[in-house]
This record gives sequence, C-alpha cells and structure tokens, in this order.
Amino acid sequence: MSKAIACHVRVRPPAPDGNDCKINDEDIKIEGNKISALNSQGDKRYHFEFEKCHDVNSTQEEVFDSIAPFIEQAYQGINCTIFAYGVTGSGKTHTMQGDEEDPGIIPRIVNAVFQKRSQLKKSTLSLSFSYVEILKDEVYDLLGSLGHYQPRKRDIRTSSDGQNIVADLVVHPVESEEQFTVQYDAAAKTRKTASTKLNSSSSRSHAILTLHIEIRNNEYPNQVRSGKICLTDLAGSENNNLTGNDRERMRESAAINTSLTTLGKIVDALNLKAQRGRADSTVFVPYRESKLTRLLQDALEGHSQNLLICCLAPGEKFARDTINTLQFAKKSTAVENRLQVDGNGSRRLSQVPARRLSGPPSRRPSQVPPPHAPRCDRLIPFRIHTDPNVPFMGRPSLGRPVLSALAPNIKPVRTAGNRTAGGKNRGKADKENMASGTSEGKLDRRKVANRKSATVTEKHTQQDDAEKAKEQQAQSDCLSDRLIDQDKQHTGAQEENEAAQNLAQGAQMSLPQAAVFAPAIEPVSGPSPTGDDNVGPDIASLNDEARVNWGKTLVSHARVYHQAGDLERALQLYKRAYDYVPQNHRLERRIFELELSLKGMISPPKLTSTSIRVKEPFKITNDTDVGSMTPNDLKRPRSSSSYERIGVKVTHAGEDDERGAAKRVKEDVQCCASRRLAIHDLVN
Ligand SMILES: Nc1ncnc2c1ncn2[C@@H]1O[C@H](COP(=O)(O)OP(=O)(O)OP(=O)(O)O)[C@@H](O)[C@H]1O
Repeated sequence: MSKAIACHVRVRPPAPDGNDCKINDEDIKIEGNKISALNSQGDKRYHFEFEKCHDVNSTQEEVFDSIAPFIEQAYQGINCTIFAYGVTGSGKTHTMQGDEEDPGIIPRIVNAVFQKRSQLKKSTLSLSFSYVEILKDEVYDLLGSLGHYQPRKRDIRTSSDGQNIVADLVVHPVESEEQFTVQYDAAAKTRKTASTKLNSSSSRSHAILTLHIEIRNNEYPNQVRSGKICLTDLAGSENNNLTGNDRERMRESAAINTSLTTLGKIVDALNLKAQRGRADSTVFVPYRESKLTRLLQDALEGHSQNLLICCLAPGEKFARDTINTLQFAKKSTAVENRLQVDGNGSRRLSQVPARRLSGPPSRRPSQVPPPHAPRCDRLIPFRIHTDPNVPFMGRPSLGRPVLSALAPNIKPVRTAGNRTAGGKNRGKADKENMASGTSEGKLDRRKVANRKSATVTEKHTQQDDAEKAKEQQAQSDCLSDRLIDQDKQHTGAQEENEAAQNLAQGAQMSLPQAAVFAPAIEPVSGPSPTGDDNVGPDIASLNDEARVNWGKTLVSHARVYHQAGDLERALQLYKRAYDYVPQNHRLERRIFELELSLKGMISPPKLTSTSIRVKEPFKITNDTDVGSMTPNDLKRPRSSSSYERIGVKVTHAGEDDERGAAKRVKEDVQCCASRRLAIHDLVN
C-alpha cells in the first residue's frame, strides 16, 4: 500500500522588517531531503525526512518543478490535491498564489495546462475552475458572483453516493491564461484577509481552488479523460499570544484552529484505522466535525494523489510551531493510499465503498460500444467514455456551469431505464426482502403495485414528451413568426418597432414586454463589440434600465434559438445581449459554454426550465410580469373577453373571430412567459 499524502517542506526567508525576532541558522537545518529543527529551549533537535525540502533560498520555479509530476497525473484522469499547511505568516499564500512578479503554484499550473493544450494534436483539452473559501466554518463561492465580487454562501450536501459536494457551486470554463488570471484575481481579492501582528495580510479563511481538466479525443469525441487538481491554501494555525488578535480576529482564529485540529484528528484516526485494519469499524473518523474536512474527505480517504506542502517560518518565536507542523506532516504521510495500479497499468480504487460503484445503468443491446473503442472499466477513478449512446458517467461535463466542484468522478445517472420500478435491481430487491422476512404474498402485492406505478410513470413520461414536443413546435412557430430577421430592411424594422409600440399601448404592457411579442429592430450604429448581430438600439443612447431590458429581451430570443438547437444564432444573440449587460456573469458563462460547445469541446449546454412558484392565484394585471406565471397557469384556456377582464386588451387585428384572437394572445403570452422565465434564469 502506498502513501496517500506526499510531503514537501519549504522554509521562507526571514522577514525584511525583522518581525521574526531572533533567527539562528541552526534553528532549522536542511540537508537533502532531511530536515531538523531545534525546540524553543534549544536543547533538543527533531529530525524528519520528506520527499522534498526547500530551504530559504528556494525559488517559486523550483517549488513548482517539484510538484509538476502531480499535474501529469491529472492529465491521466487522476485527481490530485495539493495542500499548503503551516503557521500564520509562514508563506502558504506566497507559495500557492505568489504575486505578479513572482507567481506561485496556481498560476504556474494554469500556464502549464495551457502549454499542454497547445501541444495536443489528437485531442482537445478544456479547463474550468471553481473557487471556494471556508470562513468561520461556512462555505462561500468566490466565483458565485463575478461581476459583483461578493462571495456567495453555499451549503454542503451529501450526494446519493455518499460524496460531500458544494451545492450550486459555479464552475467557470476558461479559454486562455489571461482569462483565468483576470477571473481568479478578481475572485481572490474577495477572499477574507486581515492584518495581524504576524502577517499584514493574513488569510482568515481556507481557500480551495479546483481546476477541472478534460481531455477529449478528437477522433472519438466520446472518449474523455477528466481529472481535477484541487489547490488548497489552508489558513494558518494561530498562536493568539503572538497574533495580538482582537475579538473578531479571535473568532476567526478559533474557527481556523478548530478545523485544523479536526484535520489532525482525522489523520490520527486514519492511521489508527490502518493499523487495526480497514475493516475495523470501531475507529470513528470525524469528517463531519468541520466543513473543511467534509470537503476534503475524498482526498483524505486516499481517493486522490495528495501533496502536503508544509510552510515553515524561521525564528525562535516559531520554533514550537515548526516542530508541530513537521510532526503533523510526518503523521499525514503515514496515511495509506487507496489508489492501485492494476496489471493493465490503469489505476483503480482498491477498496471502493459499495455506494461508489453505482455505475451506469445496464446497457441495452443497441448501446454496446463499437468494437474500435476501448472498453469502459467501471472501477477506474477516471472515465474513458466510449459509447455515444450512454450518457457520460464521469464528472458532470463542463457544459453544466453550476455543479459541485468537489464531486466524485463517478456519479449515478437517472435514466428512463432506472427511473421506473423494476429492471435489473428488482431481483436483488426481492432477495433482500426475502432475507428481511417479507412474506411472498406481500411481495407479490408489492410487485403488482410496482408494475402499476411503472406503467403510470411511463404513461406520464410519454404524455410529458408529447406535451414538450407540442410546446417546442408552438415555440418554433412563434419563432419563425416573430424572431428577429437580420436581413430585414430598415423600413420593415421601423414598422415592427411601431407595431411593438402599438401593442404595448394596446395590451397595456411595458415596451420590453411588447418587444418580445413583436421585436423592434434597429440597426446599431457602429460595430457590435462582442456580437456581430446588429440588433437592438445604440447602447450609448440608453439609460441603465433600458439597457437591462434590452439585454433581457435579446437573451429571451437567444434562448428560443438555443432551445431549437440553432446554437450559432443563439450565441450571436447572447453576445449581443451581453453588450447591453456586460456585468452579467451568468450570461458571460453561457457565451463561453456555447463557444466551447460549438468547437466540440463540451456537449451543448442545456437550458434549465425554471418554474417559478406563485403564491397568489394566477391573474394578469397591467403590471403583471408574465415571467412570474407557471407554465400550468398558461395552459388554462381563455377567451379574449376573459383576457380583457383581467386587464389585457385583445385586438382582433384582422383575426377572423374572437376565439382565434384569444388563441393568438394565449400563444403570445405562453411564448413570452417561456422567454421571461428564461430571463429570470439568466439575467436575475
Ligand atoms: N519564500 C518566500 N520568499 C519571499 N517572501 C516570502 C516567502 N514566503 C513568504 N513570504 C512573505 O512572507 C509574508 C507572509 O506570507 P504569506 O502571506 O504567504 O503567509 P501565509 O502563511 O499565507 O499567512 P496566513 O496564514 O496568515 O495567511 C508575505 O509578505 C510574503 O510575501
């Protein structure tokens, strides 16, 4: 059994301001990979040996070179976690992040990933990242609010296969190093720091940056290797006699020290477990005692390659902390790995808990992988997906922007096959029932009930599908009638504009709402900065509110194209909308996703249909935002007079009869509502 955690040590140089007090060259001595440290009384020396020891003269480049093999593992689809651990002010953030002149591990890894990407010929590499901080035992998504730069609080949930994941975590696709730098720097600035006596810019939180790397075979696009590198900058353990913390800092310090103590307890428990044998259930591993350890559970359990970088500060006043840090590192390196290399050279988990094995549903005969494709092994921690008909079972594709960055590679997928009762599992369930003493009669009754519910579910699914198809047809009809036609002449556009205004007056709606019914087209003066779709008025001439309204309107159109599968046109319109709402982070992300998907790097992002619940019964008034209606509200048949009763004026406008007009209005409202829901989804 190999080690789960490798350890490197780095000693930072003395602070130029002399803040480290007395420094004796003999305090910390490094010889090769051996390090020894004197205790604070100076009467005892402690000796340790690790994989790599960097002395005070080490450069950021040398530190990066020593960790480079870990990145190679991620390309192979193996998850890696790198922790920076040490007392406050010992150089963890410097090592991980560095600064502009002297970049640390994070920017260097991203640089290496993009270099790798440019070297690949037969496959395409895509990178995305998520970034969270744990402050006072709460998880905040540092990317959750790009554009507003306000970290968003997130919950940790346990998935059905027992993995702890951050709910609604934003994962940002990145196309270039520059783009990463801009976004990462902006997010890093929102991380909580404060001045203490030991560090003028002390991190008050643990930060976990996760880089998701996906390598897709160009020839067989369903062959994907995905790995992640989790870069964890732990907050420094603090001796409050030295930090001179005030009350608030003390609270933060207590949370930091508690989570680090839990980390220590977990390492102890894992070592004890290893000594007694893994089967011994008497050893309790307290992962749930802190959010930090919950999130790092997968890594600590040994399901990824881990590297601990212990940062040490020179100086007599840190002597005790230095020995504590080195002792922690030593006991961490005793934790065993659960990754094994099998005979074929592929890696797999040695002791995978049963729940982690919940693999793909059994294949139907039509889904047998083609003979030229490599076999898909369920046990390997990374997935080479081979079958175009089976959904990818690895980590969620980059196409899904919001997902749990710390989710495992293997996830159960709900399909029509396993949604209904029965299937392969039924026989197993029967056996279990028999074992638990359920009578045969009961079992038969239950089987009949299951079969009935399966039939009902299938019927509902079929009905749903038929309804969806109808809705889509209605939408595409609406689309062809009303969507922006780029080739329209200016005169035609003006007419449409007038029509929108008339409709707004007639139906007593706001102009943007009416614009959805009859979109106004005005050629833009000057080229569009991002999109090449010259629709919408000149941005400079609009006030803030009008800009946002136009952004929403264009997004709604884009979504209709998106839903209809015309991704190129959708992308143009999203880009155009982005010109109006350049702060909109979700829209920016949607554009990246579409660009990636048009390049074939990720599967096309799916539109989420948000149904917004209304407490009040459905009613349209002059100010009603149809976006707040549920699709069910809109399904109710209405006559034109009933629309009039509730405040929407129905103009017959050449319609043959009142029913026909009412039907049209209903379609309009439905169409509008579906778009408005989309706007809620993207813009709000
Ligand atoms: N190897 C190094 N070379 C030069 N300067 C360093 C080095 N390591 C750390 N420093 C400097 O020491 C100071 C403290 O470092 P840093 O903020 O990285 O500590 P930290 O361990 O992250 O502290 P905290 O846990 O309080 O956030 C910074 O000014 C940093 O620039």
